[in-house]
Parts: sequence; structure tokens; C-alpha cells
Amino acid sequence: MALGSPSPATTKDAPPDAAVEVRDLRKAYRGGPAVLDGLSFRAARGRVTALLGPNGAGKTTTVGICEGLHRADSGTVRVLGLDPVADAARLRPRVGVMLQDGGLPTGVGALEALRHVASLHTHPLDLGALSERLGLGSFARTRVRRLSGGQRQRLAMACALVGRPELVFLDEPSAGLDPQARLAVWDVVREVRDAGVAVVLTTHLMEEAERLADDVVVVDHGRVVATGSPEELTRGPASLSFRSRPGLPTDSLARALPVGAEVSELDAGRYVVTGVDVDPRVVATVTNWCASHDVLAEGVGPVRRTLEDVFLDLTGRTLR
Ligand SMILES: Nc1ncnc2c1ncn2[C@@H]1O[C@H](COP(=O)(O)OP(=O)(O)OP(=O)(O)O)[C@@H](O)[C@H]1O
Repeated sequence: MALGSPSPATTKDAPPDAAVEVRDLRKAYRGGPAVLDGLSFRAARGRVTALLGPNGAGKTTTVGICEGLHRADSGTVRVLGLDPVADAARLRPRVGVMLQDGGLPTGVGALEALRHVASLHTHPLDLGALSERLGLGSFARTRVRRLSGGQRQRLAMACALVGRPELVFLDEPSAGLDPQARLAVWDVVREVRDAGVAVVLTTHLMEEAERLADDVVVVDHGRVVATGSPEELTRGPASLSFRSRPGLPTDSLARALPVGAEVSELDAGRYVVTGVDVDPRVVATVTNWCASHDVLAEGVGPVRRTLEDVFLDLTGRTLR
């Protein structure tokens, strides 16, 4: 089954460019401080765009504005070339929304809830195939209010996709899912993306962004602080790490290395060299220094930055 192919009834007036274009959004909730402070980003068709940011950074508010649920104080938002509030009726059949609380009737069975959402669309996906892909079968008759958190997430995802949207907003799609369900959800997201659907998701899982996103938008304090593919964001100087006995004289090793090198013991016996390009001479200097100090080092080599390193560098380590 082609999970992604957008509904034939809705594709003909689709603009060819960005599925979402947000420019200079500003918003403060009644009398409060600025929550969005000039936020801009675009999300393309056929790509997964992940919004990452600490708690309270403004991701949900941004997505809510794109979904037409909130209004910005200023700035522009185009969703499939339309205004999410003024053109809400035209957008509804073309945009799938997965809300964290599901937004579903709670007194009916899971499959019945999905069937109801499907009935609102002209060309819904095949319910049996969609249920199978997201593993809804085992709780098809369970009332929505009795579903576990992970089951509810999967049902909400099915509801977001059943109308063959051209654009889908997924709010923390794999939060609370077990590893099997997470992989199934990621496969489904990739499949709809490959069929040309624009997927915009929020996540706190760096692995999810790293493995799923084509474009990452890092949001902090209501602004975009970095954008790029996971590959682009994590490119750049690697550090060199090794393991050995705890308490090595790191100052002595730093002095043996080129000017600018810093050596830290991250936790007992785990060392990292930063501040210099990790080239073969630096690796040799570390191993020579270890040999001359009777230090047995394991795993001496360069370590690429992860998306989590980049995220923490950009947004700091203070709890929000
Ligand atoms: N309805 C509301 N009324 C007042 N303040 C709100 C409202 N909704 C959100 N906020 C505030 O706006 C800020 C941004 O919240 P938002 O939910 O957009 O952040 P987020 O990046 O999605 O956070 P999280 O990762 O925790 O979901 C927060 O300080 C939050 O307290």
C-alpha cells in the first residue's frame, strides 16, 4: 500500500514550492513575555523537517500557528501557499495533524475512531493496511480512553495520515513508544516523505532527528538558532578521545600538543582533546605522550560531534 500518495482530489492546486513558509513570527501570550521573537523557517515537500528546542522554546506555539490554532502577533505564515486561519476550510483536507493529546473521541473503540476520521475524507487510505503498519490491530476494539500512551500515539498518527495529507504535523511522534513501535512509526514517516508529503515534526529525541530528519530547525527563546541537515549541523572539528586510568596529568599532555589544545577528563578515565584539528600528528602526539608516561590508552581516535553535542552547544545546559 502506498501510505503517502496524497489524495488525488487535493493535489491539483498544490503550489510547487515550500509546504510551510514562516517569516518573522512574533507572539506573546496575553501580557506575557515574547514567546516567538522573529522566528522564520521553511519546510519543503518530500522532506522531514524536525523542530528541536528545549522545553518552552516555542515549538508547539509555532506549529499551533501553522495549524491555524493560534494567531501570531506579527509575521507571515503560508501553509501550502494558504493562510492557516483564513483558508482553514481549504487546508483541512490537505493537512494532517497529530496532536499530543490525540484530540479524539474517548468513548469509542480505536478502529471506530479511525473510521470516523477516515469518513471525513474523500479518498482515505485503506484502514486495514494502515492499522497493520502501525500495529493497531491488537487494540482495535479498545476504547480510546483506555488506550496506553503509546497506543494512543499510534492511533493519533494513523488519524493524521488517513486522509492522505500533502503536509503532516507530528507532535513528538515517538514519545513514549517502545522500540518496535518507534521503528514502525519511523518507517511510516519515511514512506510518506518518499511519496512527496511534507512532514513537520517536533521532537526531543536527538536520535529521532538524526535518523529521520532531512532538515533540522533548532529553536531557542522563540528564534531559530541553527538550521541544516543533521550531517551539516554535526560537521566540523571532531574531538579526540581515549580511555585510560583516571587522574592523568592532563596539563602535561596539553603542553605536548599544538597551541590551543585542551585536554579534559570528562568522567573517570575518559579523556577528550579539543581545540585542535584532529590530524595524524595529534593522534601520534597523544600515543607518544602516553608511551613516555607509562600510560596505556584505549580507543585513541577522533569522535564526531553528535546532534546532541550541537544542541547543547547552541542551547546551553541550563534546565528550562
Ligand atoms: N496558552 C498559553 N498561555 C500562556 N503561555 C503559554 C501558552 N502556551 C504556551 N505558553 C508559553 O509559551 C512558551 C513556549 O511554549 P511552547 O509550548 O511553544 O514551547 P515548546 O518549545 O513546544 O516546549 P516543549 O518542548 O516543552 O513542548 C512557554 O514559556 C509556555 O509557558
